[in-house]
Amino acid sequence: VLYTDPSQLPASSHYDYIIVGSGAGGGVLSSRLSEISTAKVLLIEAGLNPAGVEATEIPFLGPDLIGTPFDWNFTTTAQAGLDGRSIAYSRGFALGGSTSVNFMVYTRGSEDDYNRWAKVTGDSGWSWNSLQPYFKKMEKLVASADNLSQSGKLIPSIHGTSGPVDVSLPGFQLVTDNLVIGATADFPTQFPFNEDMNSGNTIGIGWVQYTIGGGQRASSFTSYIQPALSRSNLDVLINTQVTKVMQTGTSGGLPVFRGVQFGTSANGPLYALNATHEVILSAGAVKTPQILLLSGIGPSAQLSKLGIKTIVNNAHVGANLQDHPLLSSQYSVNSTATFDSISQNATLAGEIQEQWETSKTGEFTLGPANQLGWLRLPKNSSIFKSTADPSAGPTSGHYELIFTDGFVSFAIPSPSTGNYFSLFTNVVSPSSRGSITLASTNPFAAPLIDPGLLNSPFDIYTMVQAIKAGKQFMTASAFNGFILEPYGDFAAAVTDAEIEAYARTYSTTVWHPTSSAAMTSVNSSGGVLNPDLTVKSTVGLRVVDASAFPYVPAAHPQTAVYILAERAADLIKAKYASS
Ligand SMILES: Cc1cc2nc3c(=O)[nH]c(=O)nc-3n(C[C@H](O)[C@H](O)[C@H](O)COP(=O)(O)OP(=O)(O)OC[C@H]3O[C@@H](n4cnc5c(N)ncnc54)[C@H](O)[C@@H]3O)c2cc1C
Repeated sequence: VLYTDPSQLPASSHYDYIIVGSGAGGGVLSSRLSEISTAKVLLIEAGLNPAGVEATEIPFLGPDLIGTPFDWNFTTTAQAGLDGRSIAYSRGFALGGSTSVNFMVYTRGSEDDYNRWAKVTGDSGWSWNSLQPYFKKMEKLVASADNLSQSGKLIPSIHGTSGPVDVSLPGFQLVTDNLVIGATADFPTQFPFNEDMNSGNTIGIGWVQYTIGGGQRASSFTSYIQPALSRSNLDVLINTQVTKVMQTGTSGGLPVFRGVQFGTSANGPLYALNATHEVILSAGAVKTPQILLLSGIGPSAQLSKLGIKTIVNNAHVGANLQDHPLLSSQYSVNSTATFDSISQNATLAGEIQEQWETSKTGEFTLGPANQLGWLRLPKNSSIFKSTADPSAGPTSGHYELIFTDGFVSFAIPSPSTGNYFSLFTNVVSPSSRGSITLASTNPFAAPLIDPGLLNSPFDIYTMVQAIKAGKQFMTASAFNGFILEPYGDFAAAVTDAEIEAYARTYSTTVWHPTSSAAMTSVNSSGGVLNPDLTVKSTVGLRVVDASAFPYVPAAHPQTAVYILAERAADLIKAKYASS
């Protein structure tokens, strides 16, 4: 049953599992746990119902959701690495969480990313090989909207074919497709072609796979929650925020947290419910640590300053936040067929939207880029004299290049005329660490969000090298006659110092916060979670979302959250199998 206000919950409600947040993590859990017909599951989501909202369905319009009511509309603290700028920090405010608003890029990450998780948690279940069944279980590889041949663009045998999440190649061919793929032939060593970056080895440039099927966004809402809504043992409550988890007793000397408190506004009534088995936080890397802190689980010094009684003193709650800094740079191009022609012409955009509405084909089936790549700094790079390599290993990139057939920037407005090509450079194995801390005791107010963007010598070095590498890639003969000249301040950024200043002025984020309640090994005094995602020194409480990652993968992270949650569902099912 879908409830839109806590007052609608039947007075006799009791639940075995209460899940907080319905994004990539919580969406999977609500579906998988309600597969147990005897288990009663409640999913509580702060945000809105996206059903029938075209902007959440049309892939091309995804970026338009930033800054709307489907966005939490957070802002970061002043970022030292960005010349002191605070930037907008988007998170999905809807059933499906950020998967209802994200850019749908489907990347698993590398073999080394997961093997590092296994190593630091001491749990081989998190290794690349052990997780293979879950990669297949979540995915359904489908044809792209234009039935593009998959041959040479991905390796079908490594993909799942019967899971809930549709995955496909881009659904409309662009002039730039052959140019970008052609350019890899000019630089086979530095920028090799990678037939499928989801094979475990991400390195190289290739075709983007998307969580899109039938020309429409596949989110945790459409893939997991919506199909499970008809189950009588699943209740979903939207427009409602969990304000804290509550201690319900002690067991073996540890506090039991099986209670949740929730409401719809700071001044409105608060409600409370207890779960028989577990409360599971899936509120994402920003809100999960905030809820833990508000509940008295965190650094006692921070909590006592705000008058919150510490129940579990853990210095690591909200620490270790990681994110990927993003910069986009543009070139003007000798073409009138880029995305700019759509964004600058409302009549054309209307026609393309109509095509999508009638046949789910055309440019509106596209995500933001048809090609991207993951690349490593040369082994002899000067930075490695002073900094240990923060990447997970040779199959993980240090930086990412993304190629877009039009002007896309999250730092400067798009020009009203002209045609462009955007080159994105992202630092994907950052060494910088940020934090989530409480700004106040008001659960309806945002916490302080410091993603630490470009805040280490390694991260700014890597961003500068990525821009230089991207510029070199754009000199490939394939681009001759297409690329005209660099646009705006990008044109004047030539020396390393100028490129660094340019990067600090214009970089933002790829919205990949993770690791703010990280799992570590059972005996480690660091971290927040055990390898089975239970909160250390508590009973009845787990975290299943991007906060749990020990390290951000060198990838767009939605797939890693889906996988984490698929395994978590099995761990939870196994634990309560006998009860
Ligand atoms: C603009 C944007 C673009 C992105 N593009 C991509 C991409 O192309 N590819 C990719 O792989 N990843 C992308 N990501 C990242 C990806 O979507 C996230 O990493 C992933 O969704 C995280 O899953 P999660 O479950 O940790 O959190 P989320 O998906 O953010 O879900 C958390 C949920 O918890 C809810 N919640 C929070 N607090 C409370 C509370 N107190 N009570 C109740 N509910 C609460 C939120 O409303 C939300 O629904 C993007 C993200 C954004 C914002």
